[in-house]
Amino acid sequence: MTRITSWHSAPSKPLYTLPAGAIDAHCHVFGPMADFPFSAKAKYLPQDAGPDKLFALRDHLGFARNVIVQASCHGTDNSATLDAIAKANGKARGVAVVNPAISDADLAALHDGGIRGIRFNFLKRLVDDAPRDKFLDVARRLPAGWHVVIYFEADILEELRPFMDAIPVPLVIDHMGRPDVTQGPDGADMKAFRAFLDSRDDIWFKATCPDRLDPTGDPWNAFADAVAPLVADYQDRVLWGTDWPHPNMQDDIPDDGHLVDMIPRIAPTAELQRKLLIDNPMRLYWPEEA
Ligand SMILES: O=C(O)/C=C(\CC(=O)C(=O)O)C(=O)O
Repeated sequence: MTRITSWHSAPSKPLYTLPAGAIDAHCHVFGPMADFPFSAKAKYLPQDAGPDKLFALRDHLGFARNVIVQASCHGTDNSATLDAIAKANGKARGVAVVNPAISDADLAALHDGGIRGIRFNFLKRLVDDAPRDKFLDVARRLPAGWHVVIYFEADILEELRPFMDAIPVPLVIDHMGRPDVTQGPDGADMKAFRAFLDSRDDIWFKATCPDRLDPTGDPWNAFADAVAPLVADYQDRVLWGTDWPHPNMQDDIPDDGHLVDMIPRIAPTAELQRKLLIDNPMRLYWPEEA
């Protein structure tokens, strides 16, 4: 496999100024490979995008903290994510991917390393299998205060409902479950996602990834139109993140400055921006400070 560079080499400065304390609540690190080899099962092989690069981007864009989500290319070895969290001086926390048979002691060690949730990935192009029964077992014995992040595509939302309904901790849905944003704010995918959100008040979501979800391209007008009403209606359980280093993106790599400029389009008031960027992620990831 050829190693790919999936991120912009010189992202612009956003026009929008982030509020002090803003959190990039969905980003990743890759390697560096010499220290943290990629999984033998990885479906893509990225160039190194380690903590130095992540923190440089954080500062360039104006974020204060990161939530680092274990990417599929590192499998269930969370060392690279933990290393980045350790190097962030308290300014990062993370979401791990675990072997469901993980011991309670190892879960506690992940907690000590700054992990506050685990991620279940249902994208067939990224993982070979996603055993729901085993996922449920581990979801039932997470450390106190943790949540489950789930990544799926809109066409399997209904099929996943019994599984997700049985998870006894808060759920955080990556990229809103990948709706077709060109259907608009009242399209079938958004309606189904809203019905799911309405089924429980502890389902959160990330209003992320215009670059993945909007085929109309930068400035991603379809995304802005479809997502702004969702953010307004569920403003206490929505998160935002860059998705840097944009795993797997090879064409149309997004400019991270432009991604930040999406924020005031989906969260037009200072109050909404504070919830999206500070209050909500603080409640999930730094509850002791929130
Ligand atoms: O980074 C994301 O959120 C989305 C990804 C990558 C991913 O999830 C992973 O590698 O684990 C994708 O759609 O390829």
